[in-house]
Amino acid sequence: MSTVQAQVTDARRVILQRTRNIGIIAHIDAGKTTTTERILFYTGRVHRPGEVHEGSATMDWMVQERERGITITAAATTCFWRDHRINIIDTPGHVDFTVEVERSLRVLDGGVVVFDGVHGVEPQSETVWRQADKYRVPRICFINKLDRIGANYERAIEMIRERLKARPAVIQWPIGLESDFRGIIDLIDFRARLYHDELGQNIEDAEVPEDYREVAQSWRHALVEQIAESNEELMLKYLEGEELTPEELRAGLRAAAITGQLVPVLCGSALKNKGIQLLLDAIVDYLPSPLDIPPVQGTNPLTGETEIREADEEAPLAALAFKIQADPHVGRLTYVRVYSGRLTSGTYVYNSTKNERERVSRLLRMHANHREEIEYVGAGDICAVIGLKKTFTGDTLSDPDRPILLEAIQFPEPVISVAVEPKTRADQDKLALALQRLAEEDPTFQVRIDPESGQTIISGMGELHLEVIVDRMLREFRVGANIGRPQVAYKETITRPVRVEGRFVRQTGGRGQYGHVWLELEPLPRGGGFIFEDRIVGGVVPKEFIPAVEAGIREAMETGGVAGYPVVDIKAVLVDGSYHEVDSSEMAFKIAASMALKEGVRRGQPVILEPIMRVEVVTPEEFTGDVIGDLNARRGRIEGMEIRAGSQVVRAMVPLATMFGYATDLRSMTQGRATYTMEFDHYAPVPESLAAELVARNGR
Ligand SMILES: Nc1nc2c(ncn2[C@@H]2O[C@H](COP(=O)(O)OP(=O)(O)OP(=O)(O)O)[C@@H](O)[C@H]2O)c(=O)[nH]1
Repeated sequence: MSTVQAQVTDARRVILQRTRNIGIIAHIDAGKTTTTERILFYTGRVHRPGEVHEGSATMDWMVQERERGITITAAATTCFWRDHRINIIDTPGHVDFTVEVERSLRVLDGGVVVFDGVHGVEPQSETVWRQADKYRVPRICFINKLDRIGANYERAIEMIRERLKARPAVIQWPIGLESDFRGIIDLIDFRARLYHDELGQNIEDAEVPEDYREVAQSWRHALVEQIAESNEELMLKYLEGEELTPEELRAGLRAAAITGQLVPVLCGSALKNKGIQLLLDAIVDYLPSPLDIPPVQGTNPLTGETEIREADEEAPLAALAFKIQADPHVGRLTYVRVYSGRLTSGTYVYNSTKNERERVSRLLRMHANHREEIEYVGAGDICAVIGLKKTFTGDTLSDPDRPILLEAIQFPEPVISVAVEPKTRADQDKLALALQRLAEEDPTFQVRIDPESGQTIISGMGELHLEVIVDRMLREFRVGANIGRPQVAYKETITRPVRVEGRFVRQTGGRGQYGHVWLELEPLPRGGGFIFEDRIVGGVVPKEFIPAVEAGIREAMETGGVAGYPVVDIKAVLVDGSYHEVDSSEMAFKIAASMALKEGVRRGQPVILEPIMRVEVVTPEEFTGDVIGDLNARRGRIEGMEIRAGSQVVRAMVPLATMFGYATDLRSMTQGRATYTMEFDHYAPVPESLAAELVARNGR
């Protein structure tokens, strides 16, 4: 390598080392939007921080988000701090949108988890924490809202330890709390940041105040010990009684945070502009760069072999599309994370998931309030692409000459649906287009036409999810439509193995139809989906008809159950059959397979499955009896109870079917003093009486 080349390579490595792809993850209302706003403000990209309650927050650009004051869509924004480029991927806090969180986590290198300093670790914080564990995302914790009445930093730290089973490394200590919250002690440098006014404008870097020395010393001591324990070299030095320098402590903590051994904990008040600059420092100091995470893996679609791609611009392109957004100005934006190589505007790339060539027309880097057109985006970076037509969330883009397929993003099945009826003929066409667009943006949202009623049915992850979709349909696409009542997305499955025959034979004068199969159906565990296996020997069903057999089964599964619900969690094995030299066709085999599937479901002791939700109610103690009685009446199973911050917490598993309108009922039952959260947990068989009712209503 020539010296110049070596210098270029070094320069690229430095750029990568100075890149952070992070997400700000939080429970709803913990202050994620406010924190993001302040970060954009202090990194100089926005001139006045938007206030969430005023409805002007820069990230929350969608109308509904402004009205509801919650963040729904993830958008990637770039800002700069201490010569580092920080790409922030906004993630939503409401569980109905967990998939947004999941897909963001997939492309992030690190996360800032924001907690409400009054409530500490809330149930949904646990959910996102578990998701982040799944993708091994290194994290730092920001305990926000220390200015609020009831804020308790120590309790929040304890909850991180106990509920999240993490090892918090406390690197800051607050000076004062609630309305007296006036400073933050940096335990590593042992310096204090004092805020001399309510809104954190007048900042002083000072010695740790006298009356805080003792408590800060003891927390610092614990921190130094934790860091030393995580690193052999530092441990030796520490045991020999030597002082560890702040630089050594930061480097040690960085290494431990990146492996997930320790989780740095910080504090502040985003609303009052306290702790934001220190949070930015911590993002740079403790969250990984693209070079600190393992290189991405994928399969070569031509050979099926596993390949590894380093975060290197010289390597062949490998990128993952993680978000589609319809943009009013430029049309369709596809957000991508580039893992290796370069994505260059005006070139063609290969979508290895769809086996299609696509043209990259333009590339945009999104800032909070402007967009910058760029020539190319390199390994380790994130940007928005204009021009991709066939690329959807989860698709891999790669070099046409060196294709690779990255692991796809997995999406949960929707649990709730509503019927949508267009008001006029003209609305009918607009509806189809609107739903198609919306489904392209959101893979957890599904659209289907009920074959019996001809109605358009849309399904999603929860009532709020569907409400937002319907709202966008009416507003953005101006579709006039009547919306039905939300319905539970029931499913069906079999409970015992069966062997079934499907024959489709027609003789009508000229060329007839002949398809004949024997299938063995087996139940799979919950969430097992569908597996098809071809065990034909001796060509009794010719190879060319086998895809038609699988297609016939899949099609029949969509509505093939005894009560007309989709069939899930089965394995279908094609074991035998026969064909006719002249009359056999794909169509005939498809029909035969579909008949066999339907018959098999009837004979396989079918059950109807319903979504069961994990519910957590937080109520003043005096209403505990009523809340529990009511959950029991909803066929709920109480899983546990505890006292948290003076309130009774009731945890239960409850069928979604009985939870419609729960918000209103809970409010009237507890004079509006209880709150609840609900998320999908699993599918389970419905009681027999309900099954009979559903079959009577829909059975065919
Ligand atoms: N007192 C106080 N209130 C805060 C602080 N940070 C945020 N808030 C308020 O808490 C509420 C929720 O803040 P958001 O920033 O919208 O929270 P979020 O986590 O983004 O919520 P979603 O977007 O709904 O997921 C708003 O009314 C904020 O003004 C803080 O540090 N102190």
